[in-house]
Amino acid sequence: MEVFNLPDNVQKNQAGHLQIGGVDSIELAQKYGTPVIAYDTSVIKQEIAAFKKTFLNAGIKHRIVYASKAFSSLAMYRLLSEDDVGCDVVSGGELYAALKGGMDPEMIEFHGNNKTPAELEYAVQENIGCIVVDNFYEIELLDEICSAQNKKVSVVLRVAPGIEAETHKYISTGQSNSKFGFDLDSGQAKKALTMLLDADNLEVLGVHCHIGSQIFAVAGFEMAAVKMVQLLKQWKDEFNFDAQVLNLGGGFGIKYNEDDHPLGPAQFVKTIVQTVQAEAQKNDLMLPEIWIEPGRSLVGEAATTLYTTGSTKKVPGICNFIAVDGGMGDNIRPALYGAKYTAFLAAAPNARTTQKATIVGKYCESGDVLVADQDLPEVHPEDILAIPSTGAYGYSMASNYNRNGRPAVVFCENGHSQLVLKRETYADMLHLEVE
Ligand SMILES: Cc1ncc(COP(=O)(O)O)c(C=O)c1O
Ligand SMILES: N[C@@H](CCCC[NH3+])C(=O)O
Repeated sequence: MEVFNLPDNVQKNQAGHLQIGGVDSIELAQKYGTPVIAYDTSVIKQEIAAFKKTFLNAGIKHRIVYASKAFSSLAMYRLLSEDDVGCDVVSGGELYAALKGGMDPEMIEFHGNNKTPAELEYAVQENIGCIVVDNFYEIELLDEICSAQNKKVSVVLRVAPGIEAETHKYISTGQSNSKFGFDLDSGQAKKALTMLLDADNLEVLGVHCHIGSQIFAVAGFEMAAVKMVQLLKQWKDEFNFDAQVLNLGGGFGIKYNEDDHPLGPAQFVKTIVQTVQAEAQKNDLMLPEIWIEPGRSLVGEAATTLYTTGSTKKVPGICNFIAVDGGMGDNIRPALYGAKYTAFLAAAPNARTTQKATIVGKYCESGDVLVADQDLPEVHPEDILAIPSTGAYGYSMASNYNRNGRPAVVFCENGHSQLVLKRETYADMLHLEVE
């Protein structure tokens, strides 16, 4: 069989080991234990810089709003703040973490299809930048909360633009039957705008749409941009409404394995910007500030998860299982979406492959498969196995299933590593028990 075909961003050191942010992966595994999710933070910074450069080259006022749900940690919020990147939150918990991480409240927007009264009260109390209103119930509730706190808040109106993104149906959000936002085609969005314009305590900053996640084609973003600018033109004519912000969401696809060929985040933004500029000019509309909400594309490719291998099971003529010390508790994506990853030996990323094997976790579920049927070299117990592109929606969707603790997370850059999230201990998992 062939020498293993490594993903492009995999770097090796002189010892031939995988290195992450200039740190030897075998040393990381020894120092922090496994499973460990190791981020090369320079990759996150490069992605941010690429987005910014595209906007700056076009001379467009913009804001990058990181979607916290992809990976939320205090260290991540600190990194974002240093780079003038804002964040979105979708729960009181994410808001609490963002504030604790030092995020400027003004740079925070609050999303969600069912924000609770307590969450809205908290957001208003903390004077966050804006609330992305999602439904009629929320408009009334928010107006009452603002009135009770004697405050005015900025809101952005989330529109479901009626666009089907080419992605897994669980993560497609722009279509008319989505649970998110006000449907455009049936007139709900217009009704929401009239309610917002009438509300005493709400200031409408602009409009928002998000068509889905892990999207490779630019066509959906182009369609969304055209539809949204045309909508703003209608609302300018009908209500003399001037949007200051047009938020076109996130969803830019990344590379998980050799079959994925994403365009690169900057290319998506270039298309979005050019489409908005052209459509605004055509409609003689003042150009709003453009906001984007990348989650996965900022952090996904930046991290690699390191596991230690344990038992193996060979069923002659059927399959070879190699089990690792993590699994669906630190990466639910293969089980939930059929997401495909690639694994390789951290000590010998290019080792000649000799077998087809399925990497499984240690959870009590047959669906606990991390990588199915991949060419691999001989693997022995206690080897360190690396799975790249695990920086988004891995830790943030992690669980304590079977009372396995969540993994440690480290940030690596320029040959240094730093623990940012401790490994969850047995005692941590009993933290909420009432004894
Ligand atoms: C409203 C909103 N914005 C941004 C994102 C981030 O998406 P992604 O991680 O695909 O960039 C999501 C998730 O799909 C979302 O629901
Ligand atoms: N959790 C999803 C993405 C969710 C998108 C949120 N709207 C994933 O892992 O791909």
